[in-house]
Amino acid sequence: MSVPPPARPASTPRSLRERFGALRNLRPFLRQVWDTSPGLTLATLTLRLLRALLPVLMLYVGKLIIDEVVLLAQPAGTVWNLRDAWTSGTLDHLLLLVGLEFALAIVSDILGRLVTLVDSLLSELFVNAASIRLMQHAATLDLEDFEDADLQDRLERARRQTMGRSQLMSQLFGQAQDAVTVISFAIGLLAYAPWLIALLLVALLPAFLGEAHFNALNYSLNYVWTPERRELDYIRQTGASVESAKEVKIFALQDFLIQRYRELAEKFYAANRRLAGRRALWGSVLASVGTLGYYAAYGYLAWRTVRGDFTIGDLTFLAGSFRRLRQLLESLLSGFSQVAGQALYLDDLYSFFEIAPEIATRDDALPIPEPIRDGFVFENVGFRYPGAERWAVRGLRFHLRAGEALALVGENGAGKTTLVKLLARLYDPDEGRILLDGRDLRDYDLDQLRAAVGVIFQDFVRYNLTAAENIAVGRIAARDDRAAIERAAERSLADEVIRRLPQGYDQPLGRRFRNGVDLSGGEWQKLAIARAYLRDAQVMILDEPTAALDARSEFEVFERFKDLSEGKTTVLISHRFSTVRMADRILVLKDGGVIELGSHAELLAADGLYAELFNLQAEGYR
Ligand SMILES: Nc1ncnc2c1ncn2[C@@H]1O[C@H](COP(=O)(O)OP(=O)(O)OP(=O)(O)O)[C@@H](O)[C@H]1O
Repeated sequence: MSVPPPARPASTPRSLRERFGALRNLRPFLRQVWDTSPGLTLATLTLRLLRALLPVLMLYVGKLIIDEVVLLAQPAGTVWNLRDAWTSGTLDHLLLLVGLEFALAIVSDILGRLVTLVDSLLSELFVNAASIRLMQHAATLDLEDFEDADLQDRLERARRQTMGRSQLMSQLFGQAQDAVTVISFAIGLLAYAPWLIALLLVALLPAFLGEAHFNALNYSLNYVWTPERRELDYIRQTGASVESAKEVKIFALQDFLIQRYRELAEKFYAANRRLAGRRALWGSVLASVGTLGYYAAYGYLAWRTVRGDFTIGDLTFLAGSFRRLRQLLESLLSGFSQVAGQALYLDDLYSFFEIAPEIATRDDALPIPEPIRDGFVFENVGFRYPGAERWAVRGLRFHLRAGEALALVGENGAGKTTLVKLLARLYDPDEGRILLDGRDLRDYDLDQLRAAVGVIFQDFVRYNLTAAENIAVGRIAARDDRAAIERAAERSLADEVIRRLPQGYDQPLGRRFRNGVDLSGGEWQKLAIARAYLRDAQVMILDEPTAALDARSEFEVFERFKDLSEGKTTVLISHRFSTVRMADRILVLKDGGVIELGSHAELLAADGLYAELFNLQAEGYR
């Protein structure tokens, strides 16, 4: 596993430079948006560019209207009637200007709606594409990565990012649009009174810095609290899901869960509230600096107009421009610091994508031999789970012969499942190596290896899919091959379970969705075992997926399994010795090491741990 270190220890505040450094993430982000749909991206940018130029035009036409009205306004006492004014053509110019303003207003509205439409389409596509990329990348990661708490936090943040970042897209485009509008207003102001712009910047800078600061604090808070937020989600899920409802009721856990939720949530809320309060306070102080700037400018403009330097139209245009510029700059600056804040979150997404799996296929990988001739040889294999002090297995040496049925026996925690995971390369050994037909397992193509080694785990997944699909997951390419699925079901005794369901093979299973039917533990297991038959791999491994079967079923299932997988290499894990004794050889594990290996008769004769455990169980049945 190679998880890049988190950008920094979570609790230290970020420097301004670092905050803006996160803006580098915008490039890959914009590229991702562009790749989602070049057409829609271009469309929204063009529409926004057009719309950006309208405000200054409208304000300028407004100024012309006022100047025209002032010009036309009669001295008090002379009354015009409309018809005369109309027919004489005096109002023509005014009408033209009002008509123009009206047209601009309509166009602006239409453009605004089009932008919203295009943005919403683009952002939906973006979220879809980002989610798919997330799933694709997650699928390449090592199992070890998933068990790492730091990575789980990062994955959680990345998952949130894919949903939240579509707003960032609209915001960035909105920023670009506002920037164009600002430039157009600034050109207008520059022509009349360049010093106004300088005043504007001085008034706005403090507000901007304040915004940037609080955004970074907000991010730090969210970052530091990721583990707690994950716990909150977990408690909420446990407290309100079908999977746990039964136990929550029986053990009356609701008060415990609610209390735990409340404590955590309140701490998070308090921290958030403090920050939001400070932000609101400083925000209003700094914003009044901006307002002060505006009124200073307004007073000065009014005075210049009284003095005759500007017309009334100029005054409205300048004051309007100044006000709009101020609003725009304010939102641009705060938007910019928000973008910088959001770009910090993108760190999580992109650092998640940077995690490279270690278990992967080499460039010069070998194809898996077909058939496997010699089998697997464990050479002094040791493995320790990440972060664990104890070796889960160590010094493993044995030969799993091609074509044999091997049973793994041992007490809880002896290392049986770990051994199977190593065989399927869900983990690589930390010590020693595993050979397949004389070559290191790591030399082979990983996809082919996984295709050749089919494992049904004790904690197999109960998919909320149809019965047929639940079997088809064993070989998903065969999901439309109903005949093969039914054959596999017959072999594992799942067929009779499925036939009793109201919708047979098309019956949705599980309780999560409407129409779902749940099965008993043993019935689920029969379905899971059908996956192994459908997979039809060279090596078939059943890791105790039969624990919930009744004694007769387990006996029958294993007897069939042995017959049907005749000639294949099979590994069985079971705590029932009636099953275990059917295997050709039995491997007894204790504390992560092999202590006995031989046939049932040999091991009984040796009178070791196997004989002891066997007799213990046989005792119980007498
Ligand atoms: N994901 C994991 N992370 C850390 N330690 C683990 C993990 N899985 C198993 N272990 C530890 O590794 C050791 C071997 O576990 P393993 O699951 O291989 O035992 P097992 O023989 O299959 O047990 P059981 O009969 O209970 O299924 C145990 O001490 C267990 O606590």
